[in-house]
Amino acid sequence: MDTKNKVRIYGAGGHSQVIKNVLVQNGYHVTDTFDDKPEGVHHASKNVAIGAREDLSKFPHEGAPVIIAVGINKERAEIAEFLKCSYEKAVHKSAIISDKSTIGEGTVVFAGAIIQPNTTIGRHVIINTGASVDHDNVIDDFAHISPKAALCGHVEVGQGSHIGVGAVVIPKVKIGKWCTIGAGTVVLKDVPDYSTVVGNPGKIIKTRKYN
Ligand SMILES: CC(=O)SCCNC(=O)CCNC(=O)[C@H](O)C(C)(C)COP(=O)(O)OP(=O)(O)OC[C@H]1O[C@@H](n2cnc3c(N)ncnc32)[C@H](O)[C@@H]1OP(=O)(O)O
Repeated sequence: MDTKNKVRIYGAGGHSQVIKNVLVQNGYHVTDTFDDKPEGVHHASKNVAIGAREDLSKFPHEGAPVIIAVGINKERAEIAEFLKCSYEKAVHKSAIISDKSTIGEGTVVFAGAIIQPNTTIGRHVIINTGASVDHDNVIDDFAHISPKAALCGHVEVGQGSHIGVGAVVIPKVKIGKWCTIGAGTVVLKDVPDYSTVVGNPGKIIKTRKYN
């Protein structure tokens, strides 16, 4: 099958609509949309097919590459674990990405985002609208940098961590894996794995573990 400029989307909520918009503007044809709960998805999603969770063997793993369009980091990671597909990236035309930086498969970069040089972005990451990821950052798989968040130079964000809308992370700070940084938080020091941090200056309010 000729899969050139064809892509499939796994997830049919609001986040999926943004990804679809980027893909269509970039000249892709979205051939299929899947969702594990196809009833009650976003009103703009049409002809949504059942995802792979119910019966993995029936899912068409082969074919056009997929983007996992699910905003919850933990769910995106679970889906990537059981799908055996190839993956596409979606980068909005207005995003500015240094040619000295790299972006992993399945990652999406939305309108107005900026990624400066020597930064490594992992797989299935979301760099959301207007996020600013500066030089020498390392953003691990399944992370989400929310709209207007600003990561200064040499920041590290661990696997599955969510940086909330408008959060600020000062230079050289390391945020562990599966952390949540609240909206508008100012992170001044390293954050241990599984922490939730809020406020200015950012303080840990809870620690949780995903199993
Ligand atoms: C396109 C898009 O939509 S992308 C989506 C981007 N989404 C976001 O950025 C959402 C970010 N989420 C938040 O900021 C949330 O408030 C969270 C995740 C931090 C809430 O975490 P929870 O563990 O549920 O905390 P909870 O709501 O119980 O609040 C605990 C305390 O922290 C405070 N708090 C919660 N969030 C914040 C915040 N962002 N800044 C300051 N304080 C906060 C609460 O007021 C509460 O204080 P209290 O104990 O004095 O009453």
